[in-house]
Amino acid sequence: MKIANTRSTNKISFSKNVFIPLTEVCKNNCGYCAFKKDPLNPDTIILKTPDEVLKLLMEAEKFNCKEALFTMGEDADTEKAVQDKLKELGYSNMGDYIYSICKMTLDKTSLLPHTNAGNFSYETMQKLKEVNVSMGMMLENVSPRLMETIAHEKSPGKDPKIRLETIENAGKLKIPYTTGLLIGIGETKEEIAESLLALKDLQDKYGHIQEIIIQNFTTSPGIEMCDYSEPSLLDMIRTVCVGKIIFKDEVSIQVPPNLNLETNQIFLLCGTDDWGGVSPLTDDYVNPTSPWPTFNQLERLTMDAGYKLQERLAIYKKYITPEYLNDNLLDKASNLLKSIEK
Ligand SMILES: O=c1nc2n(C[C@H](O)[C@H](O)[C@H](O)CO)c3cc(O)ccc3cc-2c(=O)[nH]1
Ligand SMILES: C[C@H]1O[C@@H](n2cnc3c(N)ncnc32)[C@H](O)[C@@H]1O
Ligand code: MET
Ligand code: SF4
Repeated sequence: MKIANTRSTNKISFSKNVFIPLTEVCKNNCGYCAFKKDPLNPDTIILKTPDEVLKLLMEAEKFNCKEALFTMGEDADTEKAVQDKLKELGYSNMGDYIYSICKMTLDKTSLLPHTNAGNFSYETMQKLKEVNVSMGMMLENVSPRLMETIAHEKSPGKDPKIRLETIENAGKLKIPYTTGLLIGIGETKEEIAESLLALKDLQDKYGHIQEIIIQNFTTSPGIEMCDYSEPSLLDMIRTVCVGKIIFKDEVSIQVPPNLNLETNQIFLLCGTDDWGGVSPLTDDYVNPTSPWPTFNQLERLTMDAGYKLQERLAIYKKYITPEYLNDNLLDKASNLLKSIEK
């Protein structure tokens, strides 16, 4: 079922978040990734403990953050180092661990969890829905061709068939969902258009997609694709414009402000209406060479483009309903919403 748009067009939203990488271990190995680390390296985060997470959450509350963003490698429990640490903490798999961390977040803080950890089974997502106001995963691109290229040849979890199934399952489960495209990983213009249309099909069927991120590949030293060029500004503008034409005002279009520090205002003029999660205390660990603008900078550049900055939650207002949330999440999200609408 579709939900009527209630967004005011002169507002550009953002979410104050804290970025918590629960594990840096991942079963995939994407050519562009700077996040995934070697489980045998002693500096790698194998698993953040509940105490470590709680400490970060408490600090985030002091900064007035409303979203706890749990981002991590996919199916990290396929690695022995993670299995051992899970066992030590009394868990048998990542799904159960993420559940208990999100539950702790809800029980002990005012922050709302959003988990972005790649594919999950239907059953695991059903469980995680109880403790997440929204979830997300980038589709990246629907092209199966990329599975044979440096971007995805070592990443079975980036198979577009599997990603589309995960996003579809989130629709069946009524989980407000964040997804998007990764631009500049070897795809063609046609494949970008096909990817947007595939998301449009899912949105028409389930109506659960709250935002689509158009994210540009950013390079950093040490990644496998370090000497591949980043997409051009025109590639990004074209994608945002086509996305806006396809989704109109029904789904927000987000371009992260830190990945285009010099040019991000252009995207507002092309139809983006959201900056995504911005953190006053943690880095964007996925794009480590791209520091966040401050809230003052964000407000200034939004106003300069003729728009007004508006804080939002990890769940968009139109999904804060009993159809999408259980009583506990509904209660927490509604109360937090009042605090930013005042
Ligand atoms: O800081 C980041 N936040 C990322 N986020 C979080 C996002 O910025 C916001 O937290 C969401 O918009 C909350 O609604 C993602 C969330 C998803 O569900 C899927 C992909 C991303 C990608 C990033 C990212 O690269 N960096
Ligand atoms: C969190 C999301 O960030 C994207 N991602 C991973 N690596 C990069 C990079 N170098 N540049 C931009 N986006 C990236 C992936 O699509 C992931 O799902
Ligand atoms: C750290 S990348 C974001 C989560 C997941 N590993 C994915 O690529 O979808
Ligand atoms: S982008 Fe995500 S799935 Fe790919 S290697 Fe990095 S952490 Fe793993």
